[in-house]
Amino acid sequence: MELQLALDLVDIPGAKEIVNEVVEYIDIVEIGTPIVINEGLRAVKELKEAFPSLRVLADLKIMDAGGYEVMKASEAGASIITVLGVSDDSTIQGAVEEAKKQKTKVMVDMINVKNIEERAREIDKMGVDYICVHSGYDHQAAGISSFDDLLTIKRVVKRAKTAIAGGIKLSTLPQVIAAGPDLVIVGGGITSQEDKRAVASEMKQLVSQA
Ligand SMILES: O=C([C@H](O)CO)[C@H](O)[C@H](O)COP(=O)(O)O
Repeated sequence: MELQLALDLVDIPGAKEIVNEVVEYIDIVEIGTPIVINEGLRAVKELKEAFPSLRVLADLKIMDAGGYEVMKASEAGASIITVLGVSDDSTIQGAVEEAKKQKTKVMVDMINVKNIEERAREIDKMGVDYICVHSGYDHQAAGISSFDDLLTIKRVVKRAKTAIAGGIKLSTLPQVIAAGPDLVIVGGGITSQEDKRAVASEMKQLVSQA
């Protein structure tokens, strides 16, 4: 099981500062959608240059033009790029084809997918690398968690790796780990803590034991 740090509400210097604190405890650093909106793919490029040993995930949440957008993010240095599960099949297939050419990976974010079980089965057959259940900020504000969705995809996904994101904290991590995802994605659970290094270290220890 691996740990991904999601960076959302910072600029490029702020992102580098946080990664510096926790670099030895994370496997993947995510350049979150808000950073891409504010800073563009330059953020992916700069973080990859600053931390070459880390894989960088570009959280583009692609909804159209999957091939083109995966190409641009891959050229910027991303190892993994997100595409939305609610997109048309052709968008996901285009993303997968291009990622194969670029030797990068596609993560499908299942945020707002209503028929998780059926859609996860379909997407799994498209050859994506990760399927991620996700309770986004707006769902978190409404008290919605994606834990039940994780149990669903663990049951039906046969090929892709499984991931979970959205509001995971040190206190909720053991329950998440028990469900056995391949990747746990944590943003505020690390970035909003005073001692980020200590929390990331504890999280990495828990995730590595699983
Ligand atoms: O993808 C995310 C969200 O949609 C904002 O872009 C976050 O990176 C993801 O939810 C993880 O962050 P936390 O919920 O703070 O753990």
